[in-house]
Amino acid sequence: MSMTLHLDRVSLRLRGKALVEDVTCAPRPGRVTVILGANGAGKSTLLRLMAGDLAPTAGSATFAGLPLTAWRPGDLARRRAVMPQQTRPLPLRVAEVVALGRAPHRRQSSAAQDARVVAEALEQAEIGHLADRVVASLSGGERQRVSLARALAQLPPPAVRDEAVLLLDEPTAALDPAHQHAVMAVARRVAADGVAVVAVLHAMTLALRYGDDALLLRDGRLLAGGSAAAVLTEAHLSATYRCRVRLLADPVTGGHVAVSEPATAA
Ligand SMILES: Nc1ncnc2c1ncn2[C@@H]1O[C@H](COP(=O)(O)OP(=O)(O)OP(=O)(O)O)[C@@H](O)[C@H]1O
Repeated sequence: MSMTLHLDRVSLRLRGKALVEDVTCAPRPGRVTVILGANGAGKSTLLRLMAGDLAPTAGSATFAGLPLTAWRPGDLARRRAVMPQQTRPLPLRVAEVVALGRAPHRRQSSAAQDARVVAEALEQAEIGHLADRVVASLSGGERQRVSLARALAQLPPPAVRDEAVLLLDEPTAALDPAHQHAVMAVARRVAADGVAVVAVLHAMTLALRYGDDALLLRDGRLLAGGSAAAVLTEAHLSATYRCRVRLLADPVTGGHVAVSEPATAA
């Protein structure tokens, strides 16, 4: 059986309020799936349902055919890594935090292997120079890259990457332009290894440039889902954000940049 994540008509209702309603999707291995939506649209909730951190109140969320809630936590942690939106800084050094990503692999992996994976994750997240710093002393963007490196360190070895899922909640939110591209390039490389990568993004232009597939959420519902080219249109994006979005051809990349207009008074 292929190791894919599958959400089938998933809803999450809390005290009568639907945070996510009737969403069906299956992020594909080897691709970057971007999730876009306005504040409060349910993006983080959907990501947590994909992670198995939340159980749906209706529908089913399965990984490799088994409900996420039925997975043994350790088995799941070796196959799906999550970079949360914000984390409280632990009283640890950067390299120690990244090494926490190795915890689920401890029995299968040697200390030397762990050290190699941690070093590589530090390098990918461009935080090698911060390895000995205490996390609480870092800037917001630096901390965000530590969180990315920890999730990267948690991924399984390359030979079985096509059985893995990487879930990123606004991985570029606190980053400068160069680091936004660097992080999305990491997402692409990880996907090229066969991982199903899912990223919640607010930056439409990054989604257009780096997304293979896209999910648009509005009021907890899927407004559109499928290939990024088909989903990330002016009409869909304008409806998603309830403001006018225009896509401008970028002669340099051959792609598009997104521009939004302020809502005008009626
Ligand atoms: N525990 C909770 N109880 C009640 N409402 C909640 C709870 N958690 C989230 N919500 C609400 O559910 C909605 C969806 O939240 P979610 O964090 O998924 O949105 P989001 O799309 O990620 O937003 P943002 O872009 O602001 O990060 C919001 O209106 C939020 O206030």
